[in-house]
Amino acid sequence: MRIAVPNKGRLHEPSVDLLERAGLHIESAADRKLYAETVDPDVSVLFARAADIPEYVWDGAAAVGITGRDQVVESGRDLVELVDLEFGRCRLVLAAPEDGDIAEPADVAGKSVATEFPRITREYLEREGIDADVVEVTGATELTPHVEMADAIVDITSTGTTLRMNRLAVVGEVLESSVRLYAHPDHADDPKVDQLVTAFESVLAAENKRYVMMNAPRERLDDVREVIPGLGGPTVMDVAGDDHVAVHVVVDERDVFEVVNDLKAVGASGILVTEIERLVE
Ligand SMILES: Nc1ncnc2c1ncn2[C@@H]1O[C@H](COP(=O)(O)OP(=O)(O)OP(=O)(O)O)[C@@H](O)[C@H]1O
Ligand SMILES: O=P(O)(O)OC[C@H]1O[C@H](OP(=O)(O)OP(=O)(O)O)[C@H](O)[C@@H]1O
Ligand SMILES: [Mg+2]
Repeated sequence: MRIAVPNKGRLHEPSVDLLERAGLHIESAADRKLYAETVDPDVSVLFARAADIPEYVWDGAAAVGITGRDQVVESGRDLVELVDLEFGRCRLVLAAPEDGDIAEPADVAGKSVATEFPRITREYLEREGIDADVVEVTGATELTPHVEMADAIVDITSTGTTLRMNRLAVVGEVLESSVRLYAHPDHADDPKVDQLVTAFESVLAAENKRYVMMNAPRERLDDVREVIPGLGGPTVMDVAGDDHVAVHVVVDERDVFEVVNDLKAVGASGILVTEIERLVE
């Protein structure tokens, strides 16, 4: 199975990092190499531009691909979304000069909109019943309203810094995006693809969890159970020749501070909190 992975840009590193954490270590991937093997002899990696990945998957050059939802929608290819990988989160918005006369989507009627996402923009305008010209650019979209190339833009925003720096204001929401794993419809049910989905899900499931280990007096075990939140009870093990037990439990990261204090209060000791690499439920 071949996985298409962004070769550069902001999505490259987090994608490779996710593969690593999923146990698919990339071997012999020299800089600028377009193709690499992984530790799994059945899985190889093809590096491509984020914008081209939908096409690679659609053509069958790769069975699955990691890229932004914006790129897949823009490609118009009917790929199957398998897992939301939860990075590269951004919005495509309609934006216009702060001090101009465009305050809502309808105000771009009869005007022009510059974008790197012509298909998404045309579909958006159609959906909204707005008749406007779409001007295709390949970058620096935020500049176009200031050089009279366009009246408004449809572009990516996440922190809002770039729009602010260019004195542009959001006047409409077009699309929400994050990086996801996509498959060709013919490969969505392949056993190897299933394994990949499970591996990615296990990494995501582990991300906000911590593994908490402790010793507790046997007679306080019920109190310990009380203060441990959430699903799945703890694993309890006898400590040989002792009136203590060892307790192991998976806890939400945001609960750890409180849980550790509560555990101490009910007599637990030797409390150890560690990160979890993967969690298969
Ligand atoms: N500011 C952002 N915040 C979050 N995600 C973003 C942001 N900008 C882009 N993305 C996501 O990353 C994808 C690729 O953008 P990126 O700029 O990394 O690649 P690129 O434009 O192909 O690379 P380059 O700009 O180096 O040519 C976008 O399609 C989008 O899904
Ligand atoms: O809301 P913000 O956090 O400012 O992010 C938005 C900016 O990020 C992306 O550009 P990128 O940094 O990828 O540069 P590029 O135009 O060279 O692709 C996008 O095209 C916006 O310009
Ligand atoms: Mg970019």
